[in-house]
Amino acid sequence: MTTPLGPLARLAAALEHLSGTIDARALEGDAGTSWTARLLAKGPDAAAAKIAEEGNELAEAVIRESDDNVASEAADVIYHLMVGLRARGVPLDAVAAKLEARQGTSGIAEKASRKPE
Ligand SMILES: N=c1c2ncn([C@@H]3O[C@H](COP(=O)(O)OP(=O)(O)OP(=O)(O)O)[C@@H](O)[C@H]3O)c2ncn1[C@@H]1O[C@H](COP(=O)(O)O)[C@@H](O)[C@H]1O
Repeated sequence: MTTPLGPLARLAAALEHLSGTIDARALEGDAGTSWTARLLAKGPDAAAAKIAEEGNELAEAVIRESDDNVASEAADVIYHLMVGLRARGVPLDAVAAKLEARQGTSGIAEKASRKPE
């Protein structure tokens, strides 16, 4: 009997699948039929505009919309974030490394440790 995946394992599997699809679209996607290929063909600025737009929509949803809309907008942000990283050639490993390096450091302590500019 297989144990059902927990939410994080399910998210990781979905991200793994999405990442593979985005890589495939980057290599041989058709901008006529693929949103990902179309966005990537426009370069990082187009991905950045969508990240900003979807980020605002997520913020609005968090403030005043249903749980289902919050989940939907969060999925839009994650998808466009991953396209943006691909557009810039920043590997997911690099993001994982940032998160790992922050483990155990309070955000408040980190902010207090920053040198004044
Ligand atoms: N997860 C997504 C995903 N999320 C959102 N979108 C698309 O992102 C686009 C922009 O979303 P919006 O809600 O902002 O739509 P809109 O308001 O009409 O956008 P604008 O034209 O105004 O910019 C829409 O076309 C959505 O369908 C996505 N497109 C693709 N994926 C994944 O990528 C895979 C490959 O998709 P294609 O590259 O299109 O084949 C899919 O199978 C999915 O797994």
